[in-house]
Amino acid sequence: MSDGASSPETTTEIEEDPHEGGFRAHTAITTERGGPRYGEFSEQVRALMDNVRYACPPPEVADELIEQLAAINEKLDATRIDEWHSPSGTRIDLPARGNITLPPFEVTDVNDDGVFATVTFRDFHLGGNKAAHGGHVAVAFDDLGGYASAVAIQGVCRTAYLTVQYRSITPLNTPLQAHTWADRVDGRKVFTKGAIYDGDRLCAEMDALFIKLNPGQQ
Ligand SMILES: CCCCC/C=C\C/C=C\C/C=C\C/C=C\CCCC(=O)SCCNC(=O)CCNC(=O)[C@H](O)C(C)(C)COP(=O)(O)OP(=O)(O)OC[C@H]1O[C@@H](n2cnc3c(N)ncnc32)[C@H](O)[C@@H]1OP(=O)(O)O
Repeated sequence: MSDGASSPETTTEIEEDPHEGGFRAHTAITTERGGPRYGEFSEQVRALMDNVRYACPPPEVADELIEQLAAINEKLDATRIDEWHSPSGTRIDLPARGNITLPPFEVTDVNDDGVFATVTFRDFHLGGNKAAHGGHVAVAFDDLGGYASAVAIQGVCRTAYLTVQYRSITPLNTPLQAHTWADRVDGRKVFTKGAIYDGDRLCAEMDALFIKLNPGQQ
């Protein structure tokens, strides 16, 4: 964990807090943060997550990996900055905006019918027997549903509830078609629906309520 003491050069750089409510910074969206190779960096991290999910290192390999991972973590710790300026989550040129905590998705269209995306659950997202974990499916819906809600109401929303109907197995390592859309808007409330398909096969459906945050609301 970075407490500022170990990396003063990276934490003292940023003095202002651009957060004025909501959970997105009032700073310009830029694809520059993290540099031109941030996408490759994220992909390496995702590959690490996938490999770790299936790894069974023999003790001598574990010894070596622990040392190497400790060195990597020390290096990464020294580069930490605050949430609002981190590239992760704001790199709209990268899968899932460069946020490796989300299943990688690429938004293919945003129009009056909602948000359309291709989402791929990877080895890291394994639930069991080659199927995606239901929680990860909900994560994808939360983000893409939040996106559709934000577009529909032109403001940042938080999830009040989100239910998922798991209709059939959601396969791993398969580009899936996701669609989320605002079904009804009532004041600050956006009743939002979603679906994920593997070709013609319905994998899961979302039924959610997103609420537009008031100015300054956390
Ligand atoms: C700026 C322009 C943007 C334009 C868009 C462009 C691009 C889009 C860009 C970015 C977006 C991209 C992606 C989005 C990314 C991520 C989305 C993830 C979102 C999350 O992952 S976020 C974390 C999980 N989420 C929470 O951590 C919420 C915890 N919670 C609370 O923070 C409060 O609970 C809150 C704020 C939800 C409501 O609180 P509140 O005080 O503001 O409002 P209040 O309670 O008065 O409710 C108002 C009306 O909603 C009804 N209502 C409330 N809750 C209900 C429920 N559960 N069921 C049924 N009805 C409910 C009431 O009954 C009342 O209804 P009525 O008005 O009819 O009486």
